[in-house]
Amino acid sequence: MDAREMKIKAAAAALEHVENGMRLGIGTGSTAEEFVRLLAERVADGLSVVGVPTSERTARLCLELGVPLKSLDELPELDLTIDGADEVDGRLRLIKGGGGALLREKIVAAASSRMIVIADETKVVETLGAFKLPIEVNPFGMVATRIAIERVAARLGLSGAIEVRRSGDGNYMTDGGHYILDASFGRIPDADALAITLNAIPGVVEHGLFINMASIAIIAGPAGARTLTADT
Ligand SMILES: O=C(CO)[C@H](O)[C@H](O)COP(=O)(O)O
Repeated sequence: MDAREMKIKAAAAALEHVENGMRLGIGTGSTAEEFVRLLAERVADGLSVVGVPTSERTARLCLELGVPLKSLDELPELDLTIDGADEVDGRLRLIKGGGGALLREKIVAAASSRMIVIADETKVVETLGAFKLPIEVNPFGMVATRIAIERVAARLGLSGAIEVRRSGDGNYMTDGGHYILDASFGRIPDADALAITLNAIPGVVEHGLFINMASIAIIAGPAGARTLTADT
């Protein structure tokens, strides 16, 4: 089974949690896009759902495939969000934001009664941090914000390059008009402490640590899909 087939398997298993009439948060990334494709087929067959997309990219795909959408302001309370992740640990803590949509993803997940993460086996880790942690920052004072992040990270025993994400000739810009700093910490032994600390830095708009947000994770591997629940 190749990587795409695993993503489709996880997406198909998540689709089984979708019921008629649901208000759905719809994630961003290649795995979430497989979910959108399968969801669109069910919508074409008569399933009635309304989606709130977590990015302009997801919104475009949904519109193209005929998945009905509303904004989060029109539908501020959602039944279920289905989204991918860059890393998942045994407590269902996540790193997200590899696709640059972490802020909207977190707002949408927080507005949902449940969040289901869909991923392939390569995303499951003992300790978060091998994937560079995306930190969305306001462009104003970005260098000062980066220095502040380095200082608080050092207090938690974390070091490593913190680089501005680039796109073409310039800095990558999120749908919200912010930049992303990617932090190569390698290992984040205390993700809960880092999450709280980052939130306290002026200039940090949001970070890619999703703590206590996922209800379950559906993880696809060569043998099929399994469901992870938090082990603590
Ligand atoms: O957080 C995300 C986007 O901001 C994605 O969910 C994450 O990057 C996983 O993407 P993919 O399914 O393509 O591996």
